[in-house]
Amino acid sequence: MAEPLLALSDVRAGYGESIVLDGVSFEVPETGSLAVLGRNGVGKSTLLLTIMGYTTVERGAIRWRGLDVTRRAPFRRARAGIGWVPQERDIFATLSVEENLTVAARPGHWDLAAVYGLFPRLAERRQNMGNQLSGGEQQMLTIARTLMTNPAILLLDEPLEGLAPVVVEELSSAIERMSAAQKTALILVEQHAEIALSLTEQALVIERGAIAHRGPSRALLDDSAVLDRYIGLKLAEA
Ligand SMILES: Nc1ncnc2c1ncn2[C@@H]1O[C@H](COP(=O)(O)OP(=O)(O)OP(=O)(O)O)[C@@H](O)[C@H]1O
Repeated sequence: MAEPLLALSDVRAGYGESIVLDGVSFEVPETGSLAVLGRNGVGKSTLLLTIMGYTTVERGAIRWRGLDVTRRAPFRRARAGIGWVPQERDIFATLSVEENLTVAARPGHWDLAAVYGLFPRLAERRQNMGNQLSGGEQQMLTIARTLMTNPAILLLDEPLEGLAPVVVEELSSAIERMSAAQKTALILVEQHAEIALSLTEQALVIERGAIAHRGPSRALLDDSAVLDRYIGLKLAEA
């Protein structure tokens, strides 16, 4: 069987003495997609920080393409192909959109033409400075900039948070088309559970630092009992 792209096994991790995640195991295959759901504060961002190497791992292992990277420095994980988009929209305010995109670019499928294809709005704004963009455009730019590094996996931490519905739709469609290109795997942490499930193949629900539920995203979309119990999401009657 092919080696998974990313594999966590029995990971116990947190911030120094304070343990946040415990017994977390899952795999993401090459070009696979995983939604990570759960209420506020259950450890979703900590999971992404752990994959990047910013937490203390007390037990368990993180493997990247079969290699143990549990103790590897964050910049080396990034260079190996793990692309992380944190919750804060961290763009270069005094560079243009195009300069933001090209400053860290590395060769691969996602070049300027390909990311402008995903985000036509960035193409329209290519000469604008970072600080002239709306919140939604800044979010698009942070994602596009990370894609330009051509990671093998993209970790998105609540990319839809605080955006207007029309922008949520635009960004969701870009994420969907990015996944459909089959070039980049995806871990999507989101409070918008229904959207996250519609954009991914597999899903995990985290509850107090442990995996409470896992399965195909499509099946979870139909499981109103689990969604209500762990996320407090009440589905509209079909
Ligand atoms: N730098 C830190 N040092 C110590 N504890 C932290 C740190 N960052 C987060 N925590 C704690 O870890 C726990 C999980 O937080 P985390 O941000 O991972 O949750 P989350 O599921 O992403 O929540 P949210 O949706 O609110 O972002 C919380 O109890 C939080 O207080």
